[in-house]
Amino acid sequence: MDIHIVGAGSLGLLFGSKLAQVGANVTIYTRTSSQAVELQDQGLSLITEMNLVTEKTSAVKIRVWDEIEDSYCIEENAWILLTMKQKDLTDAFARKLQHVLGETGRVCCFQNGVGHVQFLEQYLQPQQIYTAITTEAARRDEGAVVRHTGQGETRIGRMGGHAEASEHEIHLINWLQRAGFKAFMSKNIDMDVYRKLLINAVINPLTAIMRIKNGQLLETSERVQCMRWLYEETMFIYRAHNIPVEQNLWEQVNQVCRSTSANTSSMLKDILNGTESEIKWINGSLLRMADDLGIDAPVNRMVYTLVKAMHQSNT
Ligand SMILES: NC(=O)C1=CN([C@@H]2O[C@H](COP(=O)(O)OP(=O)(O)OC[C@H]3O[C@@H](n4cnc5c(N)ncnc54)[C@H](OP(=O)(O)O)[C@@H]3O)[C@@H](O)[C@H]2O)C=CC1
Ligand SMILES: CC(C)(CO)C(=O)C(=O)O
Repeated sequence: MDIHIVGAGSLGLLFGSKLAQVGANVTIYTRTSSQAVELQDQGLSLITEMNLVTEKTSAVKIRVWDEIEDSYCIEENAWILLTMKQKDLTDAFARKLQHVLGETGRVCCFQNGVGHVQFLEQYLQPQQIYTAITTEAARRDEGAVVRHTGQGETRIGRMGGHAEASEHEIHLINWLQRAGFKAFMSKNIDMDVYRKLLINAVINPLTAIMRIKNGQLLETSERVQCMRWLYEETMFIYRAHNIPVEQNLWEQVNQVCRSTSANTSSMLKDILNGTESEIKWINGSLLRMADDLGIDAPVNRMVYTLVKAMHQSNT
């Protein structure tokens, strides 16, 4: 099966490496030609969670996204796994994605936060756009070396659509499972997306502002109080929008802090690296949802503004 991966960062290299190892026909598209050369020369190395095995695959085809010719189109019914960050989903990128996918290609979006699906709908047919919610964790160490830092699960689905899985969807899931991922089609991806959004909206800005690991959020009553304020306000916004979410989400947020206790959240990493964080698509999306209904969201607004202010002092 042909699987194309756009974004040769942490998640893209993890999925690319494991899929290629089990024989999928993988093409990875980099942003820079220097990374493409690195991958071509060295092969792609995966360091497993146990730090034990380093597997190298040269079976992956490497291309530079910006160097793709205008007439290029992927095979019929092939998949693109989109593993870039939301900030890189520009109009120019989406226009190119549209012709690379052709009429029958499908794209599966791995981004945290919300907003990207609505953005891509301006360029693609709704039935071409899938969302993946993954709790796999990866970190790119060098241009050709990726570390699998935590095993999780990957749910895939189309926002607003809960039909029986199609042949092409089953095909993708089978390959992901063969590659060792706990992957399945979600019957309710909307719920998965908003669950993850809530988890990220509580944990990410607070760990970034306080510069602490995820587990340290639970260490003092004041930190838990800040989490609770964000949680309550976000649930209020969800209820106002009739977004169905489970009842025990507070417990789930706490559980994620415990199960990823040693993690530096992606937002804290971005702040420490001086790169743009995903605040705009996490708490920023919640602010847009609140504004749409004229609801006040002072806690989300405060953390959003603080994180934005930290960006500016870093750049
Ligand atoms: N890492 C993880 O464990 C998880 C990540 N996610 C989500 O997945 C998304 C990706 O995360 P992650 O892999 O960590 O991010 P990375 O920054 O590691 O990877 C993103 C990659 O996209 C590349 N890229 C940017 N623009 C383009 C372009 N125009 N064409 C081709 N490639 C491009 C970047 O290239 P360059 O490096 O050259 O800038 C980079 O390699 C994020 O939204 C994140 O929230 C979700 C769950 C877990
Ligand atoms: C779940 C969590 C908070 C794990 O670190 C995450 O998704 C992130 O850091 O972006």
